[in-house]
Amino acid sequence: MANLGSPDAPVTPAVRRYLHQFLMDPYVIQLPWPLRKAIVSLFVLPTRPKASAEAYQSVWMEQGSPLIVLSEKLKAALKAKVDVPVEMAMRYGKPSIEEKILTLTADKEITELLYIPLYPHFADSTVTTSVEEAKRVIKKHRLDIQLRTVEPFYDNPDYIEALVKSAEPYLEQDYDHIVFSYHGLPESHITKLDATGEHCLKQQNCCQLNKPEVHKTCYRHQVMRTTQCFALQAGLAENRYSVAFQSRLGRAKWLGPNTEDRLEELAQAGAKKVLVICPAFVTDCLETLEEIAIRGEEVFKQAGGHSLSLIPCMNDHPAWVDVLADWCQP
Ligand SMILES: C=CC1=C(C)c2cc3[nH]c(cc4nc(cc5[nH]c(cc1n2)c(C)c5CCC(=O)O)C(CCC(=O)O)=C4C)c(C)c3C=C
Ligand SMILES: [Fe+2]
Ligand SMILES: [Fe+2]
Repeated sequence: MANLGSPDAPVTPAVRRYLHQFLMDPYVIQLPWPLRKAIVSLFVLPTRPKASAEAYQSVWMEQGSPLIVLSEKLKAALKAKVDVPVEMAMRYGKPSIEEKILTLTADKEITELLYIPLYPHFADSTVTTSVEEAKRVIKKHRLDIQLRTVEPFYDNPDYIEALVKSAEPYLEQDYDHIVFSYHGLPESHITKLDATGEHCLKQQNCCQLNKPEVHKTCYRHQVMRTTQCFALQAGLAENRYSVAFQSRLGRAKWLGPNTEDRLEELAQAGAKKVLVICPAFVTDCLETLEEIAIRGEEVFKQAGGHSLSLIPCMNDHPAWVDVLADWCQP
């Protein structure tokens, strides 16, 4: 399994190293190298590492970054369920994809690698970069191994069922509204992948139209589908949920509406208790625990709301571990 990764420690130098590796990835900031380097060096690295380090400090766990600790727990839970070796790697920081592929392939009896990028929805900045890194490692070390990659699973019925099951204790509570808050993406990352050039983000309902060939790479379509499948499975009434996008960075046009704006709007419209679920992440991380549960709650309360509950990610929920174990069958 491969997740995104975290800094080694919640301190400015470690966060700077991590952000440098992350944001210099051409799949993340999709600009030519000189421009990317200039933006990262001049606008991001002078100030963001300090602010991000403080954010990480507010959620850091005794054993480390939540994303790493919870990913390791997921690995342990899966290991206990299957009789194949299991490793957890990170695209940025440690443990690297290279280290973990080499660990697995040290056993020469292993001829096939099942690679699970831990993202339900397709994006070049997550799935493509992770798969390309695995391919690079295999080529660099001339590994005699077949790579089998699990495709984005945004509407896989087993995944949806596990997601709903993990959210059930929250859905049974009293609440006014649920926000499905997905990690945002610059709109250009979607439109550039639309081979027709005429579909994605050209009209409000493009993601609902029947266009499987473009929806395969359309992050917005895929998050809408996850929401729709979840709502159907959980029996949510249409006026009780909405979709928004978080974690915007920089000046490009990103997907909207913005989660914080939506939370404010809901409070102003009289919602007192909201639930927020973040299905773009399978593991809780800075973006759920700090951006939503701490800062999102502040925004909601300041606008007149009473409470915001973050529905935890699936983490090592048994229903999710069962789904992964099933995917590990030959
Ligand atoms: C141009 C910038 C970014 C794009 C595009 C992007 C896409 C993207 N990211 C995730 C998942 C995660 N992102 C996380 C943190 C994070 N993301 C960005 C920027 C972009 N992400 C930054 C700068 C950071 C670092 C933290 C910060 O300074 O705010 C994380 C959490 C990592 C952790 O340690 O907890 C995750 C997970 C997805 C799914 C995605 C595209 C859909
Ligand atoms: Fe991100
Ligand atoms: Fe689309």
